Amino acid sequence: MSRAAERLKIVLNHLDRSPLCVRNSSTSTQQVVYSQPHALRYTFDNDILSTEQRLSYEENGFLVIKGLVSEGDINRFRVAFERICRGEVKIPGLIVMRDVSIAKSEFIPDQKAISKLQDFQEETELFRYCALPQILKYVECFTGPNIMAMHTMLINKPPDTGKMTSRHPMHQDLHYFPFRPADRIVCSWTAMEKINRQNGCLVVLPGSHHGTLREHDYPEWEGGVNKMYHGIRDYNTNHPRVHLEMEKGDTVFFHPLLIHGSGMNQTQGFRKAISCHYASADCYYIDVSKTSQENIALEVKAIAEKKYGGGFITFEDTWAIRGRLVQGERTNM
Ligand SMILES: CCCC(=O)SCCNC(=O)CCNC(=O)[C@H](O)C(C)(C)COP(=O)(O)OP(=O)(O)OC[C@H]1O[C@@H](n2cnc3c(N)ncnc32)[C@H](O)[C@@H]1OP(=O)(O)O
Ligand SMILES: Nc1ncnc2c1ncn2[C@@H]1O[C@H](COP(=O)(O)OP(=O)(O)OP(=O)(O)O)[C@@H](O)[C@H]1O
Ligand SMILES: O=C(O)CCC(=O)C(=O)O
Ligand SMILES: [Fe+2]
Ligand SMILES: [Mg+2]
Repeated sequence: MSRAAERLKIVLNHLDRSPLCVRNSSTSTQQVVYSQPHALRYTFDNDILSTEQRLSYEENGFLVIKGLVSEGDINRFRVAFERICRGEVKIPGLIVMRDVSIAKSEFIPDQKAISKLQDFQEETELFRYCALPQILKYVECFTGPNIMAMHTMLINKPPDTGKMTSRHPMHQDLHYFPFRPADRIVCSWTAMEKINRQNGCLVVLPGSHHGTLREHDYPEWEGGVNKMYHGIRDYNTNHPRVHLEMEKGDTVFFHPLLIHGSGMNQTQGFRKAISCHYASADCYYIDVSKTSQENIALEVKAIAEKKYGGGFITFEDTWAIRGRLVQGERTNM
């Protein structure tokens, strides 16, 4: 444990961390107010995370929980994915993405042609992932009790074709989100098989969530870059990196300002992970025009207009339509 973490632990042990019970005057029901000692801004104490786990997330911006999702559930997600790849089901709103290196070649209805599913909130079997009780129990530590599933993905990182397009550039997920506060947003990302450096594991810069949202744009990669895969133009390449090697079912929770990416898939297999970005339903939308997020907002809007037509869809709308309540009350989002 680092010096800073040791200091935080001492502070924490001197604070009263028991949940406060207060009377809500308008409804006269009892509400648990999650105690959040001043020293800890990223997590709530609801008796799920150990002190070490809380301090680790506060310090590093991510937390890996081993074996969180069962083999049985992952196999079911895989079956649902394969049905979609074979074109057997049509799911409203689902985006089926192909790797840029094969985007212009003939379509074969097979998982080999698909690099990612996005927005599976209407696919019952895959969306079960977002509501798994053991996932939500951890998510609540970061978002609080009212939880929205905002963004869903199943990433099927293909074997690299030699153009290095299977890489995901280093980025902060908050770049894509027009809602705040950042600390009440978290990603859960579950390995659907053994994921290591060979097949392109996640790479994170621990502690980078303490920084601010950086400017993102397409990296200047010779072999091309996938649509919307923006990267931070000049992140500090001397910052320590951690390669997150994970087993099937292991899950990482990470902060939306954590700088992360993933490497090339140097194997012949399709590296699979399923993920969901959650936000507190108490979050609020912000106007990203004239901010560093304007470039991605314009791209998303252009795709939405091509898909649905008209000029009436705002960046905020594209999120409000996709968001689903998975716990508590839909208070604001
Ligand atoms: C925390 C959040 C982090 C992130 O979300 S990071 C990544 C975000 N990614 C996304 O949001 C996925 C975006 N992808 C999409 O919307 C669609 O897959 C995309 C790119 C519009 C393609 O839509 P389709 O319906 O498949 O249309 P299509 O096959 O007719 O292609 C239309 C034009 O797009 C091109 N395209 C397809 N896949 C691509 C790719 N991977 N990279 C770059 N360009 C790609 C395709 O060549 C075609 O171009 P053109 O119009 O013929 O010049
Ligand atoms: N030339 C580059 N410019 C910008 N980002 C890069 C570059 N090369 C790799 N990255 C990014 O760094 C992250 C890690 O990639 P990669 O796994 O190749 O790293 P690595 O440290 O070289 O690991 P390995 O040695 O296992 O290949 C990914 O997000 C990747 O997109
Ligand atoms: O699974 C991966 O390679 C990382 C994907 C990712 O970070 C993202 O889509 O935001
Ligand atoms: Fe990401
Ligand atoms: Mg490398």
